[in-house]
Amino acid sequence: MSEVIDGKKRAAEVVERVKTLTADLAAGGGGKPGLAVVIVGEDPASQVYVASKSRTAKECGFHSVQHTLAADTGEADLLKLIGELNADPAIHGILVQLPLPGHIDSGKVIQTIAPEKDVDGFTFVNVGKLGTGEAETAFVPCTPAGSMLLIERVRGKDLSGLNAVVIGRSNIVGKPMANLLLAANCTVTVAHSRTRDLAALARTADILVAAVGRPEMVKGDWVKPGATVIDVGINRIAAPERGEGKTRLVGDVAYAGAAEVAGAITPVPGGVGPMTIAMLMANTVASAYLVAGLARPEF
Ligand SMILES: Nc1nc2c(c(=O)[nH]1)N[C@@H](CN(C=O)c1ccc(C(=O)N[C@@H](CCC(=O)O)C(=O)O)cc1)CN2
Repeated sequence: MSEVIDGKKRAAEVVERVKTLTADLAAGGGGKPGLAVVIVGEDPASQVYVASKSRTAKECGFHSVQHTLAADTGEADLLKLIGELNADPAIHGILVQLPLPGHIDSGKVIQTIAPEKDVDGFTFVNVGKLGTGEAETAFVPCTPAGSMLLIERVRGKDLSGLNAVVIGRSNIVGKPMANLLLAANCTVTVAHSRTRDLAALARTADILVAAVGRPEMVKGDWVKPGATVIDVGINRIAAPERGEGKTRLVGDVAYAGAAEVAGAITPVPGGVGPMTIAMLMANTVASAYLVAGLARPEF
């Protein structure tokens, strides 16, 4: 049986460090890190994530502001709000929860965020820094950054000689994940829906990252014995065994079968998910340190 990588525990460690860094900053006269979280509409999952982000920010001692906008908010109003947050010196991080309603151009909204406040790491400046090997000075997207901390716990910081396969090529997870693994000296392959014989490719991976959004797609016999498996998927599926109308969360990996073969594996829930929120706090406190002219803290 494989090691279960406890994302909840690692996330709690990150949050504890953020609390200490926040207290140290205030004690040195640097004020409070400020995080603005913006949500448009009433997507139930987004509401849960945003509430958790705002609550964790308060627990960390941040100046935490939430803007909850109606689903029919116009793009121009959202852009105006972002402009105001960009100009507000009390705000060090701006997060616009995705997905946005269909009538709003998400790309335009994200690119309006000032790169030095882009704690989601989605602006061209931060994407470009990561892609050109400048991850040290970039804000790195929270889910891949958190996944790397989990991989480090199992494999260390230097992944030289290891093959990594990332299944999924999204801008939020797949591509930044591939860049981070490359920066850690892995040999990286990015697979996607058009990849041929995905199972055979996955079996070459010492580090297998599944970020494809398809429930339990990665089977146990896709996993190389001893591999580190990082499951980024969060899929809610019907669970009639729990009663009528009940659901449960599963990842992109068929956990039971994969856990028999892997060396280490993240569960869903309790793996990568909690790291996403913890790394948002880490990026925000880092932003406040940089504004205060201090060295960027490490995690
Ligand atoms: N602007 C952004 N939008 C979105 C991001 C993001 O990083 N930035 N990521 C996702 C959603 N997300 C955070 O926003 C997120 C997803 C999942 C979790 C989490 O802790 N999941 C738990 C299970 C939660 C449950 O019971 O439903 C787990 O995996 O253990 C946190 C944050 C899309 N949007």
